[in-house]
Order: sequence, then structure tokens, then C-alpha cells
Amino acid sequence: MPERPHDVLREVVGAALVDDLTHPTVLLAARRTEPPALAGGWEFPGGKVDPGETHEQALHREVREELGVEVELGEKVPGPLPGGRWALGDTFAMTVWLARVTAGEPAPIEDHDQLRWLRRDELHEIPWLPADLPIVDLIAPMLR
Ligand SMILES: Nc1nc2c([nH]c(=O)n2[C@H]2C[C@H](O)[C@@H](COP(=O)(O)OP(=O)(O)OP(=O)(O)O)O2)c(=O)[nH]1
Repeated sequence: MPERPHDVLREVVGAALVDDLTHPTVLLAARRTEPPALAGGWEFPGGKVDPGETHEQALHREVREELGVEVELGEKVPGPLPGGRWALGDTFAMTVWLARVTAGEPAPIEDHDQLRWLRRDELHEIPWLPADLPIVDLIAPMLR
């Protein structure tokens, strides 16, 4: 089957939440509850961009819904696809930003049942969704 062109991939946004945008020491991982095929896998909070939303608006909405927090966005974590996106299988492309909580305390309100703040040496203690591994590996050296 031919690879789907990058411009028809469904857009997803993700937040690489860290404690500090310039000197991060920990990264937040969230454990999915659904669908059954992905449940138990750890990921970046986020989700699909809705029609009429910018990517940034979608990310603020998703972290509000999923974690109950407001965030400030930092740099994008640049991936290999056009626009710095990351391929998630052959259906989705995810844009990931570093982000910092500006209000509230993250809680697994929706779509997740557990959250963990991970230091660099703990990043591989959990089963990340496979497509997230290269993203985690790019973030790892940023954590001190
Ligand atoms: N949010 C998120 N999704 C990811 C990551 N890695 C990864 O492969 N995915 C996949 C899982 C899903 O198939 C898809 C994103 O969909 P989603 O289920 O998070 O989107 P959503 O919150 O808008 O959900 P829904 O409205 O469809 O219920 O991308 C990740 O780090 N974060």
C-alpha cells in the first residue's frame, strides 16, 4: 500500500510538559485509557485538531480538558515531517511543543488514568506509545 501523502495526515497536537522551559529537569507522561489497543501506553497529553482551530488553540483546549491546567507554550520539538511534525503511524501527524504549566496542577481528568513526572534517567521506565519514542529521545538530552 502506498504511503499516505503527508498533507492528508490527520493533525494531532501534543504537549511535552516540563517544569521549566529553559532549564527543564522533568517531563510529564500520561497513561492512556482508550481505545483498548492503546490503553496502558504512555504519551504526550494532546489530541486531534478540530476544524476551525489553530494547532495552538487545540493544544490549550486538550490540556485543559485532559489535565485541567493552563499552559505556556515554548519551542516546538521538531520532527522530520514538513512543519516539524512527527508521524504517528500512517494516519496522524503530531506537532509537539515544550510547555509549562501556568495555572493548576495536572490531574488525569480525561483520557488518562495516571501521570508521571520523569527525570531523564527515568524516561524509559514506562512503555511509551511506539511513535513517541523518537520524540522522547530528542527531549531526553534537554533534561538536566
Ligand atoms: N494525544 C496523543 N496521541 C498520540 C500520541 N502518540 C500517538 O501515537 N498518538 C495517537 C493516538 C491516537 O490514535 C491519535 C491521537 O488521538 P487522540 O485520541 O489523542 O485524540 P483526541 O483526544 O482528540 O480523541 P477523540 O476526540 O478522537 O476521542 O494519535 C501522543 O503522544 N499523544
